[in-house]
Amino acid sequence: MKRLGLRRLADLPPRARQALFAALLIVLLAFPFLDTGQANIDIAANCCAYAALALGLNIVVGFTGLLDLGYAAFFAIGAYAYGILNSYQLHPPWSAAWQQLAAIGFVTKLGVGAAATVHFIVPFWVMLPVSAVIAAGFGVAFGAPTLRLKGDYLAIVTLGFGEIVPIVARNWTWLTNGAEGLNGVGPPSVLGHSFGIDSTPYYYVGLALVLFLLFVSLRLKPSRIGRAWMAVREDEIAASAMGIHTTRLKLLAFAMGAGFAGMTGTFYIAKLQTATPDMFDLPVSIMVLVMIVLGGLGSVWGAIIGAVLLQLLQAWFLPELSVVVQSLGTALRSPFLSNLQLTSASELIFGIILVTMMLYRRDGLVPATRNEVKLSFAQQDAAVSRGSAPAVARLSAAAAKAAIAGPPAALAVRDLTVRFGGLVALKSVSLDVPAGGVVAVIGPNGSGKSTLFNSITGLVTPSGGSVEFAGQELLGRRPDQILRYGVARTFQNIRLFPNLTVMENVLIGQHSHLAAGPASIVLGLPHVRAEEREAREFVLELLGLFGNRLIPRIDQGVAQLSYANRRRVEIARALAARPRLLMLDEPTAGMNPAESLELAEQIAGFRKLGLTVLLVEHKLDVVTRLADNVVVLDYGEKLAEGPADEVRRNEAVIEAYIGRGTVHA
Ligand SMILES: Nc1ncnc2c1ncn2[C@@H]1O[C@H](COP(=O)(O)OP(=O)(O)OP(=O)(O)O)[C@@H](O)[C@H]1O
Repeated sequence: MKRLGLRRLADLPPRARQALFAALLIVLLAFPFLDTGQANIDIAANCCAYAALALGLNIVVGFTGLLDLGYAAFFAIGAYAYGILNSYQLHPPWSAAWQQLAAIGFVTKLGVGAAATVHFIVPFWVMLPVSAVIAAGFGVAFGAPTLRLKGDYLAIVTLGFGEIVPIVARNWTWLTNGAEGLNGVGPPSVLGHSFGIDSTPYYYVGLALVLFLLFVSLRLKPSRIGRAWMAVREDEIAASAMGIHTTRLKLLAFAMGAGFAGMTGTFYIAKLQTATPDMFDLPVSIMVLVMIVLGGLGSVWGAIIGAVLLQLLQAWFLPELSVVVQSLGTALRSPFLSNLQLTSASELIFGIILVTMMLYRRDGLVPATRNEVKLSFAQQDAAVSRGSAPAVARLSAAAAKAAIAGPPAALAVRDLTVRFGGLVALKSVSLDVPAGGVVAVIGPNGSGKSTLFNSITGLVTPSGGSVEFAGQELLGRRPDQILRYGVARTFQNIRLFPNLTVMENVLIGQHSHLAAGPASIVLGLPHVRAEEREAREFVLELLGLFGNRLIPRIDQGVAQLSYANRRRVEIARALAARPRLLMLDEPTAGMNPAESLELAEQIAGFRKLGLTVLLVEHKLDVVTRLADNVVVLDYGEKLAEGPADEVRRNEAVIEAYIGRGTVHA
């Protein structure tokens, strides 16, 4: 395969991609008729099962960045849910109470008289969605207390869960028949025709399952929910500051991933007609993880390709290769080679694949993130232009509407105190930002400016004081709630979502204004499409505020932008939340004097939008140009307050700056 071959496939124009997909589908549908034998059809059905599992894990690990090492536990839950409810495992005594379930074909009566027992035969087609719901329920129950953990800690807890479920299955013999496994799991049937042990119908069910899960993944990925998942993966703090309820979104991802695995478990067990605990041990979780790493974390097509390749490797290539190596060993009279079973070394081979991918192709075979968009010479050389009327119109209309609807967008900070252990970062700081006003906070490094911002936006919990905005107390609220009250911010160190494009970053700013839920997104309801279209139009308008600086780069990953452009994107992302109070933490840091002036002009323009602005800024010329009032912090205390010119001449301020800090005048 050429290095970028699969990548190019993903970049084909939509019509060509559709044609290719249709051709592939025809080949897949015709596959059982190619007469390759039952064994190969069975391998193809297993490829479908693993592709379905990989699609589910891709939502959890690839989209949302939650390292789940126990994914097979949900596969097991779905499998046993069907296995127990469609086998001879449970056989309670028959009574009249079972009559109703018998009438709808969920149970039958075995035996007669007092010895009669219940035989569960809940149909496969009923259990497919039910298993998804059961596994998703376990996902939520397990995720709710644990998803507060991050990275390695979450990996360890999920690893534990993945170990516990097969152990429970092994020891709860009454329910699962332990290590011997469930017996007589019923095959699915259609119109009275049982699938029996013929691989072909299972292959078609597996293919339909993959197509369904593929459809769900492809619908969700570019939606409000998919973007929110990716925002959580990229930077959880920035995601919550942009209005995303991170715990809820993580739980949704976990539940959805678990649901995919639950459905697949039911399919897999119906095909095998038995379930033993060792089918769900740790190596299965690791194998599915390797599949999505191989395909490309976060890449929907990558998950399928990775799953198919690894499954083919394990079920077809390694056994074939073992035969070749063994006959070579016999010819060479090498006992080692003639007894070599490469299939038993599959975990070693997975490890080698993982290491190789990390060394040479970290993004996987089908990378999820986009390549750098090449700008034309004309675009690169274009003179800088400014301004955009539509965004101004839309933002000012939003601000005017909010102003009529509620109390004025004034911020009142009172006696705010923040302690980090023994260090008092803010000491009883009070300040006011009147509605529609611009107030700047200045002060030497370490004086508490960012801590003030973090306290107002819910990222730091103060030990005392109050922060009231538009009549609402903000202290004690989560960052996403504070954004919904109309407070959006940027960060001193720029917290964009680095692997997402300019468009995606700014769209995430609109998260709280979009309403689409997972079901309506998957169904592609008209209001969801209209909302998405409008959101994209608004992004274009917002980027227009910065003239032609960002518009040509709209599909570029933000990591590839210049520092100044990244700052602009972050401001556009904050504006996308249609805030009433905009908080800018050193917006011109890293910009040259001309760029700083350009941005200062643009921020001054935000006043016309009816926005209240609170900014931290080191450059005093920018502060003088913008701020009505300046608050000076030093060692966490308010040192001075007043108009910029007055503050500039204040002895104590000069002492604080010249004595220890830096002034870029
Ligand atoms: N999470 C934290 N844990 C412990 N100490 C902290 C934390 N965040 C900030 N501090 C300390 O609080 C003080 C104020 O820091 P802060 O970042 O608010 O200052 P600043 O005025 O924004 O400075 P700079 O301009 O350098 O960003 C500093 O002494 C800093 O080391």
